[in-house]
Amino acid sequence: MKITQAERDAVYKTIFNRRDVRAEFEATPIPDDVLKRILTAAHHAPSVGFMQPWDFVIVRSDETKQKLKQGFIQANREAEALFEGERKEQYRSLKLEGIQEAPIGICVTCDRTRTGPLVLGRTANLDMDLYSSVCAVQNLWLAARAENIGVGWVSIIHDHVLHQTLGIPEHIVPIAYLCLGYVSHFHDQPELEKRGWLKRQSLNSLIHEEQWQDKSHK
Ligand SMILES: Cc1cc2c(cc1C)N(C[C@H](O)[C@H](O)[C@H](O)COP(=O)(O)O)c1[nH]c(=O)[nH]c(=O)c1N2
Repeated sequence: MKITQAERDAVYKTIFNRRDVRAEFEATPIPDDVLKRILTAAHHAPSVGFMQPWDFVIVRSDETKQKLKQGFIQANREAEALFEGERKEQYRSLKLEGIQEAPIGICVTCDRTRTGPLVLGRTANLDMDLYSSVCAVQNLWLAARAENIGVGWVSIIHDHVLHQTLGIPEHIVPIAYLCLGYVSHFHDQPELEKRGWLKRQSLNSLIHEEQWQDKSHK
């Protein structure tokens, strides 16, 4: 099966127009069939030894979202304390989640025991299962964008809050808490770039031919 030019263009368009969404969520519900397509895309991510270590915990209730928001507030206070001076002020001005505004939250997890202790491809590096669940997150993020649905990853929250609030068993690792919803608009560049937090690095500064070269990353 060959990908046509128009299909290729659509893939790149989706990649370059995907954004992390925090403030632009609308209340419009996500239809079940759309959510199913997005989750199916996540479930078709690559995984080490075809382990498929992910689960998807869907959050819809205000009550659960409120508990998670409290977890964010706590972790965000801790984060804020780590920055100083102007950087602290800048950090405080950023909106870094849309937990309550987004109609749906999804916690993507990793079951490190899913197919037993011996997994093809995971023998030299045990973390490959975690990376596999991250691949599912990226598939989900891009599929959502193709459905014109925004996704925001909220990592400013402790794992124990996700475990407790969502009843996630102890041996399962929360990988990502994602907020999903239709949006008023997508930003044309990362908000952290727009707001002067950091710039996109030049691609050339990240490419090393044959051997690692010392390049300055600012
Ligand atoms: C693992 C991980 C964790 C987080 C993020 C991303 C990833 C990959 N990002 C989003 C991040 O800030 C964003 O992707 C970059 O700023 C680039 O912007 P775009 O995603 O291109 O809009 C993110 N954003 C935010 O507002 N709060 C958060 O807690 C997090 N956490």
